[in-house]
Amino acid sequence: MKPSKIVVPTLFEWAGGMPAFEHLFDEFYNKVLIDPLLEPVFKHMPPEHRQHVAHFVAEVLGGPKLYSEEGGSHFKMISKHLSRHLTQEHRKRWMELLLETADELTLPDDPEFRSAFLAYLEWGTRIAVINSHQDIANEPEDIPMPKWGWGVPGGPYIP
Ligand code: HEM
Repeated sequence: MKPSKIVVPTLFEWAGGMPAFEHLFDEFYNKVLIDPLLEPVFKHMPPEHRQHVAHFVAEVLGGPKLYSEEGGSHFKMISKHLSRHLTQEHRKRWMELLLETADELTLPDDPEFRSAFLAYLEWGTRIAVINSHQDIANEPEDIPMPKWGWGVPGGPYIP
């Protein structure tokens, strides 16, 4: 008998594809705009911000390259955070609200998915805070988009 070939889904696929990411960031920014700590940081964001961030994160997690094709890049994302003087308090609230939203929308909650998702968010938010205390980006303009995978667990939890 031939061994069956196991195809490991991307984090993007396992999360539920683009509708899951667009819904997640839509609900998340609704919370952000009524949060006393984060509202002042985001009150001037354009209406398309939430979709751009959804497409960015989806692309990093193995989804289609929508953010790049829409004219974005990792360098442009970095540039958006420059000189914003974000604090760890901002970052922690951002994380708290995003993870709370992920639970409410029932994103997969298997340990494998959540550990990989959390690892990327920790990395991304800490980089956002570091960049926000600089006035000029240190990275080259052609820095590639990050690509996040499952890490040590290697794939989703399959009972
Ligand atoms: C994984 C973490 C993060 C990712 C992937 C991310 C991604 C992005 C992207 C793609 C943009 C540009 C959106 C556009 O082109 O319209 C952006 C802008 C921005 N981000 Fe982040 N971000 C992260 C973390 C944070 C955190 C922790 C904060 C603050 C608590 C923050 C504050 C902002 C602000 C203030 C803008 C500009 C909004 C505006 O245009 O008014 N970001 N972010």
